[in-house]
Amino acid sequence: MARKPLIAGNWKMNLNHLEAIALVQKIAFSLPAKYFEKVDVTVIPPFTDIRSVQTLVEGDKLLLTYGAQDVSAHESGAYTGEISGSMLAKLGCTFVVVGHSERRTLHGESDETVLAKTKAALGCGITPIVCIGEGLNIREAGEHVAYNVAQLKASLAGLSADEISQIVVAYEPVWAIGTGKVASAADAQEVCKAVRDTLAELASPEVAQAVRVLYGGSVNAKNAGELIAQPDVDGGLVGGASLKADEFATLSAIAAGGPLP
Ligand SMILES: O=C[C@H](O)COP(=O)(O)O
Repeated sequence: MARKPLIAGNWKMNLNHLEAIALVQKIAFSLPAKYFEKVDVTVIPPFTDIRSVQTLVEGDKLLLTYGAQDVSAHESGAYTGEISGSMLAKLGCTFVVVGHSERRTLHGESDETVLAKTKAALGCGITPIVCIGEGLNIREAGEHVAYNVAQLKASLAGLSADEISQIVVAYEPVWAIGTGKVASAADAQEVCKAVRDTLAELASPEVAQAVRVLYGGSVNAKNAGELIAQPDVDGGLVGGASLKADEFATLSAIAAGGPLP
């Protein structure tokens, strides 16, 4: 089954709502409709930008989608500072990132938390982009495949095949995030294939063939082509390069098979 590539721009804690509007306008201007037939493009701004992005996307009927960087595991109530899935759904979010390594590391999120957030997103009709990835010590010990498979299994534990069919997985080796040290295409393919094999085991071969598996970690317009050309790499979760309209549009066009805008 041919999987449509997905390019997701995780802005992290960058850009206020006015800057968000400017960036989305520039990206949309650079990517005419024909590109969206071959690639899904989404931006993942901070929570405070989402309403502005929604107004722009809906008002101008833009073809890109948008999402959030995190979601509460809870539906509502006394959870100061948290944002629920239903709030994000009301804002028209298509995707939500769960289990990003920065949240696992800086906020102590466990696989159980990631699973709960994945369920919360699915319960609100939002596609979770479930992130996994090994640190440098695991990579250097040669244990990266087993580590990622275990993290994926724990983050999806107990989900039905139907639920698994509704997710996106992002493999992001922690040592490649924001460091400029991109994994080689072969490194990305090795783990993304192991992810797909694991999805086949957890759900079914058909589901595994349909789920998109992204690579993230220092993706840019120069390396995106080789990474996405790998049989089990279906796009990218892009950090730094997603803040530059020209570069993000270019790597989206590369994922669409060109021509460059
Ligand atoms: O979510 C995105 C990743 O953490 C990658 O970030 P980066 O492209 O800046 O390395």
